[in-house]
Amino acid sequence: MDGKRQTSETAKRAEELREEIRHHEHLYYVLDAPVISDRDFDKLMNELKRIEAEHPELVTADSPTQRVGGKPAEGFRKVAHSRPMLSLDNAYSEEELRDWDRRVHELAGNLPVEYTCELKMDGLSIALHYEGTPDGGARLARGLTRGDGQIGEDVTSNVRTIRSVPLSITPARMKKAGVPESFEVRGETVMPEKAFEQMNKEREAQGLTPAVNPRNAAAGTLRTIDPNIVAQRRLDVYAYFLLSGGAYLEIGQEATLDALTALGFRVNPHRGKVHTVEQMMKFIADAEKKRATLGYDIDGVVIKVDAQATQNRLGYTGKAPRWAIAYKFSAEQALTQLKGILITTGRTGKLTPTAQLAPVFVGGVTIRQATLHNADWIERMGLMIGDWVKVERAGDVIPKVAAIVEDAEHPRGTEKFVYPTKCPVCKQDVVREEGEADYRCVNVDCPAVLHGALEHWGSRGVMNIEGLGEVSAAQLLEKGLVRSVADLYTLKLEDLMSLERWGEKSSRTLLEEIERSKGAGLARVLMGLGIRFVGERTAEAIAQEFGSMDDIVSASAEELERVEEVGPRISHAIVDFFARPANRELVEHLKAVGVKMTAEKKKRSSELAGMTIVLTGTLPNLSREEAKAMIEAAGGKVAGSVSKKTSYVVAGEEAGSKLDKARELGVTVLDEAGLRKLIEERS
Ligand SMILES: NC(=O)c1ccc[n+]([C@@H]2O[C@H](COP(=O)([O-])OP(=O)(O)OC[C@H]3O[C@@H](n4cnc5c(N)ncnc54)[C@H](O)[C@@H]3O)[C@@H](O)[C@H]2O)c1
Ligand SMILES: [Zn+2]
Repeated sequence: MDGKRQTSETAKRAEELREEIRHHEHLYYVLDAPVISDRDFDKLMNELKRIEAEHPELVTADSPTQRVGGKPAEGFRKVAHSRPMLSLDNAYSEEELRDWDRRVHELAGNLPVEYTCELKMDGLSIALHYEGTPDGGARLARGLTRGDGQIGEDVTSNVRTIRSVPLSITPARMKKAGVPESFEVRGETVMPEKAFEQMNKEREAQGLTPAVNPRNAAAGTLRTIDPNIVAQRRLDVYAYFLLSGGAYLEIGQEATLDALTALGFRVNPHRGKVHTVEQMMKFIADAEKKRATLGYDIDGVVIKVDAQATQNRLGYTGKAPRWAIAYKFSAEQALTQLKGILITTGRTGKLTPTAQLAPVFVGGVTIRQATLHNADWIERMGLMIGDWVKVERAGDVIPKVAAIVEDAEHPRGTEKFVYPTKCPVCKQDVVREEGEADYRCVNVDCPAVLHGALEHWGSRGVMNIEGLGEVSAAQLLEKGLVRSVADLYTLKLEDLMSLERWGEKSSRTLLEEIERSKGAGLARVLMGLGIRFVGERTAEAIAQEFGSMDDIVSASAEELERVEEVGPRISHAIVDFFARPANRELVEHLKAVGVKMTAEKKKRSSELAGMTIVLTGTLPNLSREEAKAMIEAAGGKVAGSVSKKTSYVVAGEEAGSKLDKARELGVTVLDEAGLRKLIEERS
């Protein structure tokens, strides 16, 4: 009994970790706005990996340990990759490298083991597809982001503005490199430091919050809708892989880098061939020395087994090749003095302390501010203004205060810091609940909270309202046009046109976008409310279980926990949220303005269990993804090709060869209505 209980608690912890990781992945990969450092993120991931290693039965197919994070963002065409774009396993120490090297040798058997060392550029990966031209050259046909690793976003028009990406390649270069007429280059998109500083200067001048680091800035830029903006940002691409027809060229890593150079791509000149871990460590130490002067961010060194045959033998784990590893640099530290603590209010009302520091040079940049953990940490450590602190940058550009230092040359500060009892923005009393590390502003009318709430509501992956962002949210609040997200739905054209720089066209578009968002669905609304720990998957699971907002609002913690994804921490966050009258009012208000608050309940039985369904053509109402989700929710499987085992083919307009095949094999063909009926009839 006890053992069972423990397992179920472990299972809940695993699910909580998954939800938290997904939440951060969403912030990081989709919204380009991480709120925790990479180190802290990796810690969560490692805890989950550990649990899953000890309890293999708890591994789920969609666990973040099994696939690369980040759904392709809305607004771009989604295109499947020729082969998955993977992540890399990490090593943080020489010992971990030794373990890896040992495993490589074991698995390689009698095949050669040589390694190529490259810098790990801190950007985002990109796939560039080239197609042969009649004269024997090639031209850039498509550029895709990694997306979720399987499906990327088509960002071709943006990629075309990047100067280090050749738009066409001459026959002479093709010949020299010895590549097939159609090929694919994979590499890293980075924003050079200079471009990053320039961009942040401009953002600050416009009253926008600066981007946290070049990686995020590059990711955001690559997914900007306007290629002109991308062109101004001066991104760069460094190439490191070469494929054709979804397979790596059979030439090994070193020869790949040479071929890429011959083709005219930018290839990072800092690379080396090594055989031993000692040599790897030497390369790593050299890279760390160069780090500050490169002009772009690197966060480690990538070591790859060179020979193609050996790579093939080693193969892949869930989401990374076994033949490569990313050695991540350890934190860079410096000592400086704490001058003060600035308190700001975030979207959730959380008061965040930021250390104001005497300027200090860490890892190539001068920092004046650093993250402080929370009120609890400040109290526990007895932090004083004037203290000497160790600041570090670990795997990202957000520096943090890691420790207080005290010795003969660095005496403790003397000025006690008193945490404010009022919100710095709305001046209302703040609260700190039992066992909480932070203070919060719980005033629902607090402008800081409202600003964050509006921005969150409009963001991709939530209500997806193009045009409702940081700036427009601030404008709407300043003018007093909205006092909650529900007020968005009663905005009038004149209201928007009264805002600075808003013309009739953009105002109309925003109104249409707002109107359209009414139908986003219960799960999106639930996410949009910004309840702590309620990310995309949890919101979807709850929406499907309860079917309506009213039932969720009145659900008890136990009822909520019946949803597989929901543990006590999540259920209490939800119950607490709806216990506040202001939040229930907001829900009523949203309902009154016509925001859809219902969802189709999950069918309990598995109507389509054991069935395999193939989709082809364009259905009248359902997108491919929606149809797939519907079939899977009913327990069916969706397959890519028709065989004798196919139960049904669902065909829409412009169905192709799959339909012919179905007829040939005598498989029953349904249309969209037929599919819906099939699911209903059987439930
Ligand atoms: N802070 C957060 O909230 C948050 C959220 C999600 C992920 N992350 C961070 O993102 C990282 C996970 O991202 P990831 O999957 O991109 O893994 P990764 O960054 O650890 O390594 C894989 C990537 O390295 C890149 N790369 C750079 N140089 C390369 C080279 N020479 N050869 C091959 N690849 C090269 C490629 O883009 C590849 O996809 C983790 O370090 C994690 O901490 C942080
Ligand atoms: Zn406030």
